[in-house]
Amino acid sequence: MLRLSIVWKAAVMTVKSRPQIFLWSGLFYFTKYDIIRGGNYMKNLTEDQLYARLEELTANILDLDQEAMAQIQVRLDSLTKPQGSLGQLEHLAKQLGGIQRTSNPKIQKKAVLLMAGDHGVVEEGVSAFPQEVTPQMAYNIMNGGAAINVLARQANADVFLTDVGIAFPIDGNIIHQRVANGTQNMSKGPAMSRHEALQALLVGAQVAEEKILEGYNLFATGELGIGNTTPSSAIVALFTNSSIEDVVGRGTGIDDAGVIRKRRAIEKAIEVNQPNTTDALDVLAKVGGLEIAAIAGSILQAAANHVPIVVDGFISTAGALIAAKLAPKSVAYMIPSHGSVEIGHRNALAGLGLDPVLNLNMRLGEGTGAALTFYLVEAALHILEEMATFADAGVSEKSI
Ligand SMILES: O=C(O)c1ccc[n+]([C@@H]2O[C@H](COP(=O)([O-])O)[C@@H](O)[C@H]2O)c1
Ligand SMILES: Cc1cc2nc[nH]c2cc1C
Repeated sequence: MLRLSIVWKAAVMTVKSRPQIFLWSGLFYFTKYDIIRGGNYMKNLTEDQLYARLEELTANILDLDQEAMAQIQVRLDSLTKPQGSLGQLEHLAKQLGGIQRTSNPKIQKKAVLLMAGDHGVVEEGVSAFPQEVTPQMAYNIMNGGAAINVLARQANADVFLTDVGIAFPIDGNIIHQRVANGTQNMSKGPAMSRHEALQALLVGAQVAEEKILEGYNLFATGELGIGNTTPSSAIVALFTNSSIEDVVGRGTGIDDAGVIRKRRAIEKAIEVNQPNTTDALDVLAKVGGLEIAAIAGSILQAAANHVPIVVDGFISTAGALIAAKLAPKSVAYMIPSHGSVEIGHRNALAGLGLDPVLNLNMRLGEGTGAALTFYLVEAALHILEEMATFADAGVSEKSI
């Protein structure tokens, strides 16, 4: 109401002398209103157009450049160290070269793409925290006070928070791309429609594409969403053929009774929805989440644009499993950050065939492990560029 009356007063003042200003301010008001209420980049596209976009995205993902990787291997083996002794740093240097298709990979700007969404399944008592923590933490992130802000600042990276489906009104320095006001309770029916799942996935892709156009060429996935370890566990169980017990953990800290409720909620969701595991979008829509969809989309977009993406903890890895099902080649563009304490993460990573870079007993999400991994990715490139060779330094090579 307040906003309407301000627009009205501005209109009265300007409509006579400058009618075009009135027109533009009205347009601005209604566009913004619409965005806050649930507008997103994809909302005017038909389902066929959304599928066409997804198909184009996945078709553009190539295998890594083997020639560039072979050249980097030669360079690594010429540096003053026993061959292979820098272990995973050497692997990262090669991966970066293969992704960027050059023997001289470089990082320009780093971004954490943090996707936020809510989950109807919280009404089953699956989280230790109330749902309003999602918007509260979103404001904390916008104010720079969350763990991810601290770790991103330290790594000289920017954080971009996107509302893909928070269930509360929200304003401020957040990318407004809401597809729905949270998901439905998946233990009673599908979490989302297929249309919503596609929209959310492509919102994630679009955010990544915009950041690539702004010059970012190293991404971290991040997420925020009370209840989101529940859909993540369902996705991991379905795609890795794991038992529910093996993939349901304590999330934000539920007790034993909570773990039992969480397992039951997932069992019911699978019973009620019968997700088709040969169809990643079906699994995503029925037992997934809006931010999980957006993470999958941002991974696919990064891969299509030859940009490496560090995959954060348990929820991000569930998103990565969706991306991998849609485009198996995208896995080569993923850098797994850390092993999360969340019990299902081990199986989730194994499902992708990935080994985490770090092990720090973390289980926060937000992109925190991924931001820490930025240092190591950059360290790998410094090694490649700055170390002396045996010949340069006059060091004798291996003799036997
Ligand atoms: O990233 C992880 O490995 C991770 C593990 C457990 C919890 N989280 C975070 O905690 C929230 C989900 O936990 P829960 O218990 O509400 O499902 C969500 O905001 C995630 O960012 C994140
Ligand atoms: C406080 C808090 C911060 C978080 N950050 C990501 N998930 C979270 C969950 C809670 C509860």
